[in-house]
Amino acid sequence: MELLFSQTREYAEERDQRDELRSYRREFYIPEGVLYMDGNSLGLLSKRAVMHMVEAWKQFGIDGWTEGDKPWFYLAEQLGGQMAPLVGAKPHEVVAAGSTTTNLHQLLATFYRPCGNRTKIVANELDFPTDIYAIKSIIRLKGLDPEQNLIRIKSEDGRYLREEEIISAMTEEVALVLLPTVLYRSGQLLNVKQLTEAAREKGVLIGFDACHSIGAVLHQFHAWQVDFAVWCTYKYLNSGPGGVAGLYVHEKHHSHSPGLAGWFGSRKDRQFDMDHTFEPAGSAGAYQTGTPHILSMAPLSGSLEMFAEAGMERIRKKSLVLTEYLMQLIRVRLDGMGFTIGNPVEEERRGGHVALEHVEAVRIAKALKAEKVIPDFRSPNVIRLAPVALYTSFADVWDVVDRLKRIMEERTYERFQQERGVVA
Ligand SMILES: Cc1ncc(COP(=O)(O)O)c(C=O)c1O
Ligand SMILES: Nc1c(O)cccc1C(=O)C[C@H](N)C(=O)O
Repeated sequence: MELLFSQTREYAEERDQRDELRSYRREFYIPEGVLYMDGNSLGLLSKRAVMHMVEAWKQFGIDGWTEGDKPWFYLAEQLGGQMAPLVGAKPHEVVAAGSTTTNLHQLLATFYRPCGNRTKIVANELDFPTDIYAIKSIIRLKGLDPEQNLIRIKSEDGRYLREEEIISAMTEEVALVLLPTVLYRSGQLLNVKQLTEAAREKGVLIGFDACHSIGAVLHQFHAWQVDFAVWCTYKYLNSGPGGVAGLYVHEKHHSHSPGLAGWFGSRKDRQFDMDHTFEPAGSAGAYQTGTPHILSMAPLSGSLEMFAEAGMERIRKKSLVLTEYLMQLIRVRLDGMGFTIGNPVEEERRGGHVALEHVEAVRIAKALKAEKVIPDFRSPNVIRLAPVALYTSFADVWDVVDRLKRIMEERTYERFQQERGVVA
């Protein structure tokens, strides 16, 4: 095995000294003594701008909609513009709105237009459940049967999907393809460009759930002509639990009326005309529905400033180095302890987290928590570990593997019950 990194803790500390993003760690509230490796589920709170919207509410009351340095009336579009570089979109193609699930419903209602023989939606059997629930609902709402019209691409090994297989499912019966950019369990990064090109050639619309790539992997949605995408912002973008989500719609579709119309999707200058004829905004803003969740946008606003400063290229580069380092330490220091790396190892197929498989995963995850390491567990056998570019250090990664080694050597995981928690 070729070793890219030295094995000592001193080496980790030295890498931290050389890390050009190291100053951002101080910008986050990291619980004392904790090794937080769950930024792929819930990112940490950042210190910037957290109280901003509350202050504006205190100071301006209703006038906060138009006063202050971040008037609420334009905030969803402003945050959209700040998220656009993270997915390679134009500013007016992105807006902060709703939740991933409500945005999925919105964009499925907009883009799923079964016609003649083209009635099917392609998804996959490894999908996050909410995506499948949303797809089945829209198929039913169109008066069709999900059993007949939802194609779930199979995975040979329960970890990964093959792009060729997805592409060959894009037949003339398919109206729409909805895929994750990065699979939530194995962390496989799909080839978004290749899939989008294939969909375009075959006359099929394609959308992505980018929950597990936003803020960790840079995309080029506009240039690749991805039709639409959704994502949450509480993972790598640190917006907090239930923080407002994001959506992207390619500008070529901006003339489509939203499937679910609401007054905040109106042209801004006409919204307060209060007319009963809806005039959608000529931007991704049209796919908003009701009043934006202003207070839950405050942490996002602060966090996105850091993304702009640090830049997605540097963030992705550091994330790849950290996951590579973590995988190497696992291979070398946990050798013979029953672990399998269940994520793709190639950089172009790897997302932001490492999926560590073990038959005792559920108990090991609990033992890690008792040792102040925060991973998460995904049934049946995966421990997900996400070293996050903005706040995880090389020393953290070293310490995580060190604690894991001790847990295995001392078999402390045997003290825990073999069942997952209610929120795993
Ligand atoms: C791929 C994916 N889609 C959707 C969601 C959740 O959607 P929502 O934020 O609407 O709960 C998650 C995580 O919870 C996810 O991992
Ligand atoms: N959205 C979550 C929640 O409301 C509670 C606990 C965890 C989550 C998550 O984000 C889970 C996550 N999307 C996953 O990949 O499993």
